[in-house]
Amino acid sequence: MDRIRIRGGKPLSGRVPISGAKNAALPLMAAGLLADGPLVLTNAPDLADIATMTLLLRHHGLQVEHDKAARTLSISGSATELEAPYDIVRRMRASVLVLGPLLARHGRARVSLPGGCAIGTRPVDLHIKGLEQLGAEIEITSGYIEARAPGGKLRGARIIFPQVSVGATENLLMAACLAEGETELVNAAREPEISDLAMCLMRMGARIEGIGTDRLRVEGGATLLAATHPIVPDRIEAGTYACAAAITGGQLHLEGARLEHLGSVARVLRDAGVDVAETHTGLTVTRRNGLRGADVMTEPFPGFATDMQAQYMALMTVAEGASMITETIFENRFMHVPELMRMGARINFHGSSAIVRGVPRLSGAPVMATDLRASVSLVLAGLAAEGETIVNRVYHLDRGYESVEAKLASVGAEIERLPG
Ligand SMILES: CC(=O)N[C@H]1[C@@H](OP(=O)(O)OP(=O)(O)OC[C@H]2O[C@@H](n3ccc(=O)[nH]c3=O)[C@H](O)[C@@H]2O)O[C@H](CO)[C@@H](O)[C@@H]1O
Ligand SMILES: C=C(OP(=O)(O)O)C(=O)O
Repeated sequence: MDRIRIRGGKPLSGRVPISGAKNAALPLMAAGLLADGPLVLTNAPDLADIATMTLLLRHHGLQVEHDKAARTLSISGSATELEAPYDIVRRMRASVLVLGPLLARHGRARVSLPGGCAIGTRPVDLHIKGLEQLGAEIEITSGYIEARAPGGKLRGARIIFPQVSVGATENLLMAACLAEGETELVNAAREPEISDLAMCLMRMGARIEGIGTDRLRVEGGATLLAATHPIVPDRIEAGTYACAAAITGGQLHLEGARLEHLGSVARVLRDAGVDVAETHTGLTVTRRNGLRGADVMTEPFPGFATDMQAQYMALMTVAEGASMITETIFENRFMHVPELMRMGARINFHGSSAIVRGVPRLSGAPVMATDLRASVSLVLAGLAAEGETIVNRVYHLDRGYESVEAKLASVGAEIERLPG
């Protein structure tokens, strides 16, 4: 298994191109099931999760071409196989996003339950209840969601989500485009990836109002057609490189990153003493002086993203003073804490809150993590640490960070991949 070796202590400086967002690309690819296409997605990142979604869509009978040099994904054809098997779904939870489109278009779907993962139990009850409100009949048997639309069609409805869910909003939004009549999604997630999906669906011919708000109205029954759509830049990748500039005391220009997509991450970084400036090509992030501890609580967008919590914690390990970090989205998203502590961090945690007391310096160590953002938080810690850090289980990073070691090396990090 590949590992990453870092020799820390070098301030990073230069330009980092921000890739298309994994969490936008995955639902956008699933939207390819709604039309014969082709749906052409530009600014497509080269990531393990994109390869998994490609495999799943091909399994359903679609043609998917990923031109990595041109950074485009072309998706065409109509599903001939309506089952999403456990073998693929277990690799990536976002596979469940094929449920709404398959059911809405073909009147039936059988999708493996995704199960939990390292960060929490992650049920899909909101996806299922929402589809039932659109008229679907759903049973769970042998670990599969068996869904049927009576008469082959879903019917529009008013769905009030009891809790904000990114994935459930996406599944329901896609299904509603082909349902008969009007659907209203109330307390919908407002993440930029949802707006990106809605914009793409509009380009395909869907009628959606309220984009960017927590109330989406969809006039269903449209026939969706071919479209070309650019995938929004990855705000979590941008936030991660912002932390890389900050933790090393350097300056990075994040090409393509957008301030409005960082939500409160930019405000918190400024509170911690980091300059975040918007330019016409992206964001410039600079740390001139010392870092200060600043508290955060994760929340749905535009609040502080849970997908930035581990990276921010790495930053706070070397800030002056203490910071309290509270995770409200996932029940088990502190798996990076013991590994950061092995590098000399001072962290106490109880339940959903961690108190981080900054230390002057971390020290390099062999570490490993069990999920994507925890893994990258260890890379950040390694960039700031004295000596050598080896990050094991690099495959987690490959799920969501395109060419992470090449991008970091190009701005001055001493980092290399050690083939396993
Ligand atoms: C591929 C993708 O875009 N993944 C993102 C997406 O995940 P994902 O779409 O899985 O996250 P959700 O927004 O659905 O989850 C938010 C919370 O709601 C709970 N929940 C969700 C659905 C449901 O049916 N029942 C339920 O209880 C979850 O367990 C979690 O506690 O949003 C998360 C929250 O911003 C991010 O961390 C993930 O990176
Ligand atoms: C948790 C994440 O992804 P997923 O929902 O695909 O597990 C993430 O991107 O940090």
